[in-house]
Amino acid sequence: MPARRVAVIGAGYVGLTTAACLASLGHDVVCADVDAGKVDRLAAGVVDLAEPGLADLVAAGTAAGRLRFVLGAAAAVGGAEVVMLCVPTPMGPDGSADLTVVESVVADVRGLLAPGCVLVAKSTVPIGTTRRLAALLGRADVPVVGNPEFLRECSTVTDFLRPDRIVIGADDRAAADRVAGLYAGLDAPVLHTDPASAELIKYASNCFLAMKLSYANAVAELCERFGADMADVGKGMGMDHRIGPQFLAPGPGWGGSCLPKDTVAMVRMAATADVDFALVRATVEANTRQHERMVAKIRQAVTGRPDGSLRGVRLGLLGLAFKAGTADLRDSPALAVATLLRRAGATLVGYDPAVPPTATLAGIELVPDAYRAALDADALVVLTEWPQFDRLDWARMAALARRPVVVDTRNLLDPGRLAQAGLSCAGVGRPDHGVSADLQWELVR
Ligand SMILES: NC(=O)C1=CN([C@@H]2O[C@H](COP(=O)(O)OP(=O)(O)OC[C@H]3O[C@@H](n4cnc5c(N)ncnc54)[C@H](O)[C@@H]3O)[C@@H](O)[C@H]2O)C=CC1
Ligand SMILES: O=C(O)[C@H]1O[C@H](OP(=O)(O)OP(=O)(O)OC[C@H]2O[C@@H](n3ccc(=O)[nH]c3=O)[C@H](O)[C@@H]2O)[C@H](O)[C@@H](O)[C@@H]1O
Repeated sequence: MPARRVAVIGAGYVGLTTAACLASLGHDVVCADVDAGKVDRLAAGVVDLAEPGLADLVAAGTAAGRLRFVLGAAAAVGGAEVVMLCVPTPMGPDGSADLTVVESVVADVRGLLAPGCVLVAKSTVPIGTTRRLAALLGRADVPVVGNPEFLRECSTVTDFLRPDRIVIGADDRAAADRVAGLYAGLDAPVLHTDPASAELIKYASNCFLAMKLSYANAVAELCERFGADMADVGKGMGMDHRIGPQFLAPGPGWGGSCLPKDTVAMVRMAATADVDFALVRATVEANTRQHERMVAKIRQAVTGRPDGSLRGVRLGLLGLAFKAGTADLRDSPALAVATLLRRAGATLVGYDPAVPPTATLAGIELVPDAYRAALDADALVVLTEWPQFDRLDWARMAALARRPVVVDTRNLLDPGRLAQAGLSCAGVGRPDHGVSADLQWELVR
């Protein structure tokens, strides 16, 4: 397949990864963003995202003359054979995906696209959007193709270069083949579909992942009640190839820039077709409940009661990002739990290795290391699974804290090691507080 001239609109997680990876595959890429500072930094070789391998690919692409950065979509699209939209589609006020940015880019570039160019929706867009964009574009000579992206933050480059599948949804097979040709250097199956199916594959996949997580969290609750251990239950479930071992680790609830918005958008999208997608609705509700359950767990650990008061209680929060390896705080479950703790009257001191203490987070005093978070704390709460928390000097943490109590919502730490350091440790999905004797008795009978 020939090298193509590609314009990538948006230089965020998806756009910058797409641009750098396509350049590494030999294409000639221009990447545009509206953020002038970001464009200047990228042009100077500075990559803000701490994604493994990304800065190297940007440097290599730039040095080879195959990757450039420009301000604004209009400056990127002239002469492009493929234009890829990688701009945000955030949650709108009613929960559905807000397509304002996507549509404004299409309006900006419609008169500038070369005849025969293919416009690609890589952003996550609701069913019907690809065809609607074709109508909005109003250019019979410019086909619009859906090509959803499945990469994860913290592994954007490897996920892009080694995808499980490439999905291309198009009404025009020649246009679809041109987009497929961009990925010819990758060893991945290509699934050709109509545009609606491609759009639904993206939402259905993200919702399924969220559902699996809410399910795992619900099973973890049962583990706590019945004295089972979710580590073993998840392992046993995951050994069935039809289930698979991933996405079964319980936690404080799932979050991030996509699963929360995409699940809610799916429910809204279904409602427009008079379908009550109760399963996805329950998935979202279970996640909210998971945040509340974490607060009850913290109350229990601090006061001995799941509804005990947190007034005057000082909590050291370890980890604020939505998962380890990123500074991304968007829809972080850590912040959702923190908000509930604050409302319950707790004073919050927080530390995250990727969040500078100079950042501002409402209601959380940020400190530069974990030991400062431990100082005078009534309990320490692990909210993000940063591996370095496991390597802390926990005896020192215990000495600094007012009370030797840890609530580990990620099951990151070894409770035995913490016990040696004099700390109690409650996790998720394991019988830390002991199963009630009544319940055990019921089970035996
Ligand atoms: N973050 C992720 O892991 C994944 C995200 N997606 C989807 O990809 C899309 C983009 O997401 P992210 O890359 O995470 O967003 P992001 O927020 O990291 O990046 C978006 C970029 O677009 C730029 N931008 C905004 N308006 C623009 C305009 N008019 N012209 C040019 N640039 C503009 C922003 O300045 C920003 O740099 C969303 O639809 C998201 O749902 C899909 C798969 C994975
Ligand atoms: O559309 C998107 O943006 C992307 O959304 C997710 O990727 P990402 O948001 O990077 O995060 P995940 O790794 O999926 O984690 C989501 C949340 O689930 C939590 N999680 C994950 C796995 C697990 O076993 N337990 C668990 O609690 C994480 O801590 C995090 O809060 C999907 O995994 C990607 O396939 C998708 O492309």
